[in-house]
Amino acid sequence: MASSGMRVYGTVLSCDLAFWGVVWGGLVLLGWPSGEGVALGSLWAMGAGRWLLLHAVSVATQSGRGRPVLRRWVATLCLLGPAFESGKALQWGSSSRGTPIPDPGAAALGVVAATSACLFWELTFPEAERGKGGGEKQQKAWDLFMRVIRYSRPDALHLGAAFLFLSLAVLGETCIPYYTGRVVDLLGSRYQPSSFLSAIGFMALFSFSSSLCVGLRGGMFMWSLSRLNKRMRHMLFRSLVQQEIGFFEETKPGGLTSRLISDIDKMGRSVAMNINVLLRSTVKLLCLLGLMLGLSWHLTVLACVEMPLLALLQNFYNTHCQALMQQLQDCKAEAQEVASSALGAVRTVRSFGAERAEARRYQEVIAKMQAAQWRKDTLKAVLLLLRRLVTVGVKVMMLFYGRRLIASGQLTSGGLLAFVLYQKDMATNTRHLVYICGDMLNCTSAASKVFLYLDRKPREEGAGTLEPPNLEGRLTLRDVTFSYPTKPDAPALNGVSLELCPGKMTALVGPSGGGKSSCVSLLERFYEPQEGQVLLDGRPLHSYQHRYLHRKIAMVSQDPVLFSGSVRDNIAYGLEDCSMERIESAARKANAHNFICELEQGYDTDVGESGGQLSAGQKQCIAIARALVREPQVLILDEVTSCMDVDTQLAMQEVLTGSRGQTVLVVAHRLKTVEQADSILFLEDGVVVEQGTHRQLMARRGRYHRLREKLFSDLDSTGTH
Ligand SMILES: Nc1ncnc2c1ncn2[C@@H]1O[C@H](COP(=O)(O)OP(=O)(O)OP(=O)(O)O)[C@@H](O)[C@H]1O
Repeated sequence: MASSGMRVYGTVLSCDLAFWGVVWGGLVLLGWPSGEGVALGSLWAMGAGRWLLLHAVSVATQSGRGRPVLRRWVATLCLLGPAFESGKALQWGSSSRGTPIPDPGAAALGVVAATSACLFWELTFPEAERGKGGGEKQQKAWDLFMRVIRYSRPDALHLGAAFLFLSLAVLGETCIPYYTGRVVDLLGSRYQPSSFLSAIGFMALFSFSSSLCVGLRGGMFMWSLSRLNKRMRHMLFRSLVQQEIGFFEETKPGGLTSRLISDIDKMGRSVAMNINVLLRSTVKLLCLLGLMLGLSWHLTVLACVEMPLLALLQNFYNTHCQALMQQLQDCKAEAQEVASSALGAVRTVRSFGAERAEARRYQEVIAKMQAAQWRKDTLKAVLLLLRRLVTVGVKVMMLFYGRRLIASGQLTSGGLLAFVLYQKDMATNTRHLVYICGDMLNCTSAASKVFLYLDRKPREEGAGTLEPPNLEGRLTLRDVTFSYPTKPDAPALNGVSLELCPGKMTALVGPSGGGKSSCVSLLERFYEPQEGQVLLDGRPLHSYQHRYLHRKIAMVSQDPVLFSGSVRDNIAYGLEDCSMERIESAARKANAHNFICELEQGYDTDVGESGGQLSAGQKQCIAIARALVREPQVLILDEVTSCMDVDTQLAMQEVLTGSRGQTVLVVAHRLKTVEQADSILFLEDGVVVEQGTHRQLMARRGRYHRLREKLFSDLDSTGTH
């Protein structure tokens, strides 16, 4: 691979040699006087011809990844000479003998200079780590950066104002060193009050106005940033809640909240900062460069040496820092996950006496985080040290040379002071510019995660549009085979068929892990089956409109989740314009009205985080009221009677038997609840093994009978009923 690359470069150089051979041979044949030059235009024409030739050779001989590098090298090789001669002519004027045609020594020097320049460029700004797809990485980083900028479009006005203030601030700041230099010169010469006062006055004026503009610029950027963050959070949250349930099983909640909070913050902050710095530094650098060239071009060239050296250092740092930043971010998300899961389930932690184990787990994660932080800090310290060495070295050289310029009368001491101040500013701004190239990559690691979720399309089919005014409520599972996304090879249901009829109560029973909750999840359309169909009134469940479907099918789970807010809000959850009468009526049916009225603020009482201020039974009653307020056609109750008192169970009787024409499905572990069911299905290992009424199943003396016998003998032995 390397040798073929060398061969290509060798071929191009041979062609170049041949080109020069023809040129020099031609000159000799023409009898061109030695030392006689040509017009600058002719030199450029010769360079262009040479470029065309070598470019054609390079295209013919090189393909694949190395090609862009070769092209850059060829272009530099051919155009460096004419560019150099043009610069020289600009500085000193053209000589009467024209521009010299390169002799073999100058041509060889050109090759060395072009190769060194290209090497420097490729090492400093590598088409990064091509082998590892680094070029793509940088392109991706740039695309992500631009995408964040596109999201800032609604803030164009604020950003425009920020840019205006930024430019004014930069202009003001740039003028200050000039007047400082003038003041020094005036102090060193005969005192001229008017000139001195005007210089001081301008200095003060520029200082004041630039400070004002800096403040306004910062304010505008921060305002745009907070608006961007708000928009992004909203978009991301909307995208997250639309994902399929399987996504939440595969992705840890800690990671998701970290994306929502810290990654968006980080992304927005660094992009806003980067734009701010990018614009400020670019505008300032241009102004500074102009002023510095005006003071002394020799010193400007010397000052410019610092730039590529700093770029080289920063590039080295960026390459290594990016991986460390990624590690650090992952560690932070992990620490957040560990902390939130332990603190969120503190009762479980306490009841198992697992405080120490949790503390140890957290300590391990933060130790990992600390190690990553340490590595990053060390790298940064080395960078700072090297950067300081370069800066000081360049400054010392500049002062030496400046002294010579003052001695020869080409510069005043005030001019040198102004120059040094400008140079300091230029170094700072260059550093900022180089720094943001790296920071852009860092910020994009946060942005890429945010966009990953923002762009994610739910894997399951979107909802349909069906909204029939009259729904019978007949639910059917037909030959359904289903496995969870996290366990694709272990089917939870295997060829299950069942039918839930309107006005009837159906019960699902069976041992733990039999597949009862999986059936419920499919009926709620949390998942799609891999095989078979789930039908509502004979039509696939996914063809119904999403909100319609969940108004018609309501579920109360074994461990219902309430949201912090009032009782009223919890009952009317997800419904718009739900009247108080409907809420109260649902609460009465669920036997919740009485205890709600006894709460301090009745229906306006805050239930606390996750309903923590209510008992398990009260939570369940509110959850039932939440289901009933929708007047659903299908009601799914997952072991809801487990925490209910006798009164509530009696109040629920009418609902449970489906006497209002509703389709009722009860998932039961306590078999007592299901005795009055019209149909009982016994599920074991994802298969329906028995089906019938309580009497039929008892008479069959099969699995249902055995489970019931076992349950009652267990209850007898523990003395509970
Ligand atoms: N979210 C999930 N991800 C992966 N596998 C799951 C998930 N939920 C359940 N399972 C697996 O699917 C199978 C059926 O579980 P399911 O929860 O449907 O049983 P169940 O009859 O409702 O049990 P229980 O009476 O204990 O609630 C089990 O093997 C279980 O381990």
